Amino acid sequence: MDLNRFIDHTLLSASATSADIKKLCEEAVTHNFYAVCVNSSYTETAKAYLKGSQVKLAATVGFPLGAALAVSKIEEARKAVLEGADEIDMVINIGFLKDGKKAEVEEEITAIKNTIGNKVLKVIIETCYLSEKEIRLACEMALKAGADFVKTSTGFGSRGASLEDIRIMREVVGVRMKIKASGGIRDARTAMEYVELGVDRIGTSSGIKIVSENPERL
Ligand SMILES: O=C[C@H](O)COP(=O)(O)O
Repeated sequence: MDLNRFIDHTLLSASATSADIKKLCEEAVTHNFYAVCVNSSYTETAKAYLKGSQVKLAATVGFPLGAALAVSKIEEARKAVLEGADEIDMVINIGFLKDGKKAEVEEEITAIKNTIGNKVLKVIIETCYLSEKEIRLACEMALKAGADFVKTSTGFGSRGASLEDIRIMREVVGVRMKIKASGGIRDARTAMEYVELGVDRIGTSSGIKIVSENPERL
């Protein structure tokens, strides 16, 4: 199993520099990762470093809290696509979801999807803060809004993805939407468990470690 093609090679830390982004992109090209995932302010920088490669570029929106104004998130997504993002990883407004403001949450996802046109939209629901019922609801909303992926976590919450999250999410979306597992996936064995469970993408800042581990030891 070629795990590299499942991996969004991710660097979202607040202190990441242009040099760190350059290194991330070079690693992604070397290991033929599916994509790199960066904060939106680095879209243009990463695009330049990925020039001529097959590696896709994912930019985050409303990251990591999801609590910014919808207009800010929409504009952030618009600008990221303009600067070359192939994919947008947006965080939903988690508080609004918990408040039962379903229309607001769904309208925001829909507006971002409409703004980015044919680019891929991943909706981060931050499962660590949600009950099972809320996970189901968030998946239904992402589905209804026409998103391409539902994604577990930012990697900045109280925990990352769990296998149980994926089971619940798959039960709701079936084959109608893809699933990205992210946050806390740090070794090849764990990555493989997610792939075997049917996730379509893995977001991780441990991509190099994952692909470097000897598969025979798995
Ligand atoms: O979206 C991906 C996550 O931010 C990566 O989280 P991680 O640093 O725990 O691998």
